Amino acid sequence: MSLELAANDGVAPTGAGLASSPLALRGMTVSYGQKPVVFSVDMTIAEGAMTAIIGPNGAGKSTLLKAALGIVSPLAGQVTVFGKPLAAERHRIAYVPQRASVDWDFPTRVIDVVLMGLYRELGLLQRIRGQHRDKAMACLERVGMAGFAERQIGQLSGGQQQRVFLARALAQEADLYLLDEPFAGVDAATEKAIIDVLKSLKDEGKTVVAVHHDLATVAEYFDRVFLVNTRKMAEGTVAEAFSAENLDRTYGGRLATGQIDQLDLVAG
Ligand SMILES: Nc1ncnc2c1ncn2[C@@H]1O[C@H](COP(=O)(O)OP(=O)(O)OP(=O)(O)O)[C@@H](O)[C@H]1O
Repeated sequence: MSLELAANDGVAPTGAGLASSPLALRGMTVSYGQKPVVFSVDMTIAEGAMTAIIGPNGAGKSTLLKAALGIVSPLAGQVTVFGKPLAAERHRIAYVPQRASVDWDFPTRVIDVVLMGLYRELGLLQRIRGQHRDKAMACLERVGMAGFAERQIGQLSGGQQQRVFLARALAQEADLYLLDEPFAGVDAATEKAIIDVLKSLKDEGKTVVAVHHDLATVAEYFDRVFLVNTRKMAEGTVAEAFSAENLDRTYGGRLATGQIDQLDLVAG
């Protein structure tokens, strides 16, 4: 694979469904060293749906999201967002990173983290006004964290931090929400709070994509799945693609038969 291949050269791919897709990847290949961790992946996210990205540890799920956001440069491949090059539509995407990847010792208050989501509205050097604080507070309210606005972010529990990051994403008023393991390490109440917010975003016509590990909740939470293990393994509605056969291929037979039997599989 040539390193000289264009990263995201801004050329919009053509083809059915791409023009309207909130996020389309074509031929995405990413490598941190010699070996690609994501290889020639095509992905077409359906608008207004909730999609789970599923695959084993190290399958390249986080890397796919980072490539979609331009955080990592691919060796090859194109990203289009609502049918346009990423750079033109990046502002329509909100991203909630994996909790483990954030430096929580950074001295900042919860309200300030949420205000960061308003950076476009605020622009450079503009003063934060009452209306901005009200908006940030409304987002904290929506995730049940309004009472923590003045706390230092580092003093919150993992689940509370996750909610604050979701509030920051809400403040962006994006059209496409990309979340990297939003339920990792959170308790049942926080998981319910987060899924309720994500479902309300979907009800507003927004598109949600989340890296998700708990196979037992896929059918309950999501409309569509994207199965990946370096390469794309399957993509489609839960009814079409969340099958025992596809899971077996994606996890390389590492899921026990008993585990698969317990899943709410609709296909396969
Ligand atoms: N910054 C980096 N530098 C070098 N290698 C990396 C880097 N980030 C990820 N990798 C490697 O790339 C591969 C894919 O990582 P990635 O985080 O995308 O996987 P994942 O599917 O999200 O995994 P998990 O489910 O464990 O979070 C892994 O082998 C990982 O070790």
